[in-house]
Amino acid sequence: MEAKVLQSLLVCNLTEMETIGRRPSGSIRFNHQRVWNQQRLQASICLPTNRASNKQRPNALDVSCSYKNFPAPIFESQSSHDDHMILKNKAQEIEPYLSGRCIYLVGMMGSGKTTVGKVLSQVLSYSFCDSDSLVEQEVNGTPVSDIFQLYGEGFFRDKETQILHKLSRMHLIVVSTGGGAVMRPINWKYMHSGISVWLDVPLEALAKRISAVGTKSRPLLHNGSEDAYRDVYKRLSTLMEERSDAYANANARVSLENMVAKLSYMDVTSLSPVDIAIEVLGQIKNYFRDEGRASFGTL
Ligand SMILES: Nc1ncnc2c1ncn2[C@@H]1O[C@H](COP(=O)(O)OP(=O)(O)OP(=O)(O)O)[C@@H](O)[C@H]1O
Ligand SMILES: O=C(O)C1=C[C@@H](O)[C@@H](O)[C@H](O)C1
Repeated sequence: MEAKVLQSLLVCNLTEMETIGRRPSGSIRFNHQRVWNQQRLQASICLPTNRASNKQRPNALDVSCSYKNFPAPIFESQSSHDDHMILKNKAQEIEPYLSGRCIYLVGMMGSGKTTVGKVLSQVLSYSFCDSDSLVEQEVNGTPVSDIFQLYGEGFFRDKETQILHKLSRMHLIVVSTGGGAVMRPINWKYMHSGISVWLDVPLEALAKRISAVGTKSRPLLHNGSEDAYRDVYKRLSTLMEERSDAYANANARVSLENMVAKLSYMDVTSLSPVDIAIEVLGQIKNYFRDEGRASFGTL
C-alpha cells in the first residue's frame, strides 16, 4: 500500500517538505536512519490534499518539487547492471555524510544539471527541483524566455535569488540551478547551505547539445542566427570567461575532460549521465574527505 502511494506521487509541495524536514526548533535532522524515515513520512504527507486551512503552514512557498516522479529509476534503463551497482554503492557511502543536505548542481546551460540531477535524486531518494522551473511557477507559469522579454533579466535574477533563499531552508533535494545563478554572491550564501557541484563541460560539447535542441528557450543565447553552433559557441565562450571563477566556488567540480582522460574514452560524448552521476558522488566524497582532514588539522 505504502509503495503504491509512493509510486502515485507526482508533485510534492516544498512548504510541506519544510514543515516535515525541520524540527520545531528549526534545526535539521541529520541522522542517517532518520533521513530515510523522514523521506517516507515526507512522501505520505505530500499527498495532494486540501491544506488551505492548515494553520501550521509556514511562509507560503508556492513552488513544487518532483518526488520520485519518474516511472522507473532512469539509471536502471540507461546503464549496465554494474554501473547501477557502482552508483548505488557510492550513494550509500556518502549518504551519512550528506546528512540530508541538498545538492546544488551548477554549470553552464546544457551542462546536464537536469539530466544528471534526476539520476542523483533517484539513487539518493532525494526530490528533484529545477530552479528555472520554480521561477516560472512563481511568475504564473511564464517561460524563462518570456520573463526575460517581458520583465528583464534583473527581475528574473531577483526571483532566482528568492527561490534559492527558500530552497536553502530545505533538505533532501537535488537542485538544478540556472546557469547564471553563480554570479550573485548572495546566491552562494544560500547554496552553501548544501553541497554544490560544478558540472564542467567543454564548450564544444555544450554548443553541440544546445544547437541540436535550439536556443529558443535560452534567452542569453538566442539570436535566430543561421549558424547556430558557431553563434552559440561564441556566446558560451564569453559567458564562460565571465563565469569560470564563480563556478569554481562550488564545493566539488566534475570535469568531463578529466573523466575522459581517466576512463580512456574517445571524447565526452561517450560519457553517460550515469557515468557523470557516479563521478559527482565520487567528488562529493572527496570533498567530505578533504573537509574532514582539514577539520582534524592533518592537511
Ligand atoms: N551526458 C550526456 N550526454 C549527452 N547528452 C546529454 C548529456 N547530459 C545532458 N545531455 C543533453 O544535453 C541537453 C541539456 O541537458 P540538461 O537539460 O540536463 O542541461 P542543463 O544543465 O539542465 O541545462 P539548462 O541549465 O539550460 O536547463 C539535453 O538535450 C540533454 O539530453
Ligand atoms: O546561463 C544563464 O544565465 C541562464 C541559464 C538558464 O538556466 C536560465 O536560468 C536563464 O536562461 C539564464
